[in-house]
Amino acid sequence: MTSPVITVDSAGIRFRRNHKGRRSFKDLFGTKTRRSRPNEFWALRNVSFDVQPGEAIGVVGRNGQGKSTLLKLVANVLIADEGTVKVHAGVAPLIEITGGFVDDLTVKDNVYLTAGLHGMTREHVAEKFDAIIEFAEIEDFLDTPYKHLSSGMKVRLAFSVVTSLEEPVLLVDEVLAVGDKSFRNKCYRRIEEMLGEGRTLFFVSHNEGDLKRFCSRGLYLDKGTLKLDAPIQDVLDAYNNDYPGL
Ligand SMILES: Nc1ncnc2c1ncn2[C@@H]1O[C@H](COP(=O)(O)OP(=O)(O)OP(=O)(O)O)[C@@H](O)[C@H]1O
Repeated sequence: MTSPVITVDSAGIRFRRNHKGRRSFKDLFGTKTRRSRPNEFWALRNVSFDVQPGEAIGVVGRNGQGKSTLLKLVANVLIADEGTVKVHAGVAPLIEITGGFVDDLTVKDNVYLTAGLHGMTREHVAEKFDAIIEFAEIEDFLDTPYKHLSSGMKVRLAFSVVTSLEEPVLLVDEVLAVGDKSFRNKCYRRIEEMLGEGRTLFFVSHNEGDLKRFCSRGLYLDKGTLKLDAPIQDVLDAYNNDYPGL
């Protein structure tokens, strides 16, 4: 067996429910164990799993159960408060679509910026640039500030850029729900190509068909815990059994 590309060990992360909630002096100066934490809750806790290179993993669960939070831990956008998340390869994250791009920069500058942040040289981006824009079908908007794109165009651009990064791990959070049908089909084909190249996929979706199409393994998150780590069909059966009609 090869060594895992991702190792998550007893990971936990907590958030504050209410940003306005104030901490008392006792909260601020008490010892770590005594300190009370008003409004805090564990969005994920005691989550452990390994991922082998080339696995395609579907993350399943109701709204607000920690799916996006898990992807953000893998993307290193969030840091675990407890336990460890080790990722031994570069990650191309397609999460929080509108968050990754800079509103006031043009489409062209955003492509260079995002690809550059993932280690691509200007020459390399220049080589791929036309293909990125063509896939996104936004040839007429190269000099348009990102903020003036329609929401569908933003998703097309993000999908095209992120899937052009040469990172071994791809994280896809829900985005395919937004695109129109013909674009979705293009995205499906590209994801299949990437899986064919041996990349590792983390895929959050509420669409059973999409999950079964791409993923062999599922992680079922419920109330911030990993309720089941099993073949995707078993995970979907357990989820449907717990929440029939969802
Ligand atoms: N930055 C944050 N600050 C405070 N709470 C947060 C933050 N990010 C997420 N949460 C909370 O953590 C919990 C898990 O959220 P998360 O986005 O991971 O859920 P999800 O399973 O992806 O849901 P959905 O299916 O609706 O996308 C929710 O209660 C959410 O409100």
